[in-house]
Amino acid sequence: MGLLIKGEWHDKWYDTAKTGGRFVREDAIFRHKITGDGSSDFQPEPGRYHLYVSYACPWAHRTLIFRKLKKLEDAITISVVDPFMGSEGWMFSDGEDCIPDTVNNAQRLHQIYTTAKADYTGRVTVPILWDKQKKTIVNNESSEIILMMNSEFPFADNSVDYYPEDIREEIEEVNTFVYKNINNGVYKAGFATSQQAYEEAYDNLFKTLDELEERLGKNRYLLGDRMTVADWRLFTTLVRFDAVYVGHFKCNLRRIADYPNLSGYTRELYQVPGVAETTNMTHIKRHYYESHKTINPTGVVPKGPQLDLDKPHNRG
Ligand SMILES: N[C@@H](CCC(=O)N[C@@H](CS)C(=O)NCC(=O)O)C(=O)O
Repeated sequence: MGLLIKGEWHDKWYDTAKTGGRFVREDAIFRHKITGDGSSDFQPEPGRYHLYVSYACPWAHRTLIFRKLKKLEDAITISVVDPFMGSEGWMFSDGEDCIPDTVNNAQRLHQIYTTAKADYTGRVTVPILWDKQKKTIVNNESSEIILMMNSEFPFADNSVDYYPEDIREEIEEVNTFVYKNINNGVYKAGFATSQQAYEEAYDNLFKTLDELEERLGKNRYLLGDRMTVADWRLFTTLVRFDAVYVGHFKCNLRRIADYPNLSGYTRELYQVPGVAETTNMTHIKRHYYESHKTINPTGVVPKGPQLDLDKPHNRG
């Protein structure tokens, strides 16, 4: 794990000393937009774009799900990094279910960042949406990549709109609350290096899960009867929760399995055609338990828990 400083790789763990033991996530810096109406330099063309992902990463997982849901698999190619992130950061390999980089022929993910910007300073994260034509990074912020996939590709399957205009404000309200307390909340608990920072994150996380449990007792999805981006953004954290966050990140007040509505909801989303194929539990478990040596120095990966994501969800 490390970062680039003026294009040079430095092997460094997150610096939480300046922030009272709190993990603070940096903003992504490549924020170009692909637009279907021709208003940007990035046109939606089949075969032009490439996604760099990790199956382990909940943020990258969102983009894999949208690529499936919108039937963009032939139009947007992918590379999948090795689940183990060591001193050189994310790397390409020929390990099980990995897909090497045949677009830039890189060995390390940081090479993609320096190809786009030779003096790049910042973290080297997945997902990355790459433009093969301009040979640069379009965008490395998952929440924006999924919105582009939702609406900017005329040749996608646009039969379902996951970001309907009439409820965008409500969707964004839920997204902000879920991001802060759940998506990023598990990381704030797991990467905290002080008791207080951990407990704050833990309390907010379970308070929010309790609220969502109640909400999902009344509504099928977060925003009512329509499945939206908000559901998919929540799903990628929920599906990792019992296997990783309960143990590795010490989020152990309750498991998702202990919440009847949240667990049925997680199974329903998992069972949407194509989604199970984007969910790779081996990469997920191996990445967290093997890579975060400050949290799990032995690198031993737990065998369990037994998850039954194919069980009927009874959400209808
Ligand atoms: N804001 C980004 C966050 C992406 C992110 O943090 N990805 C993690 C993997 S789960 C990563 O690559 N971390 C490497 C690092 O921080 O060095 C997004 O949502 O796209």
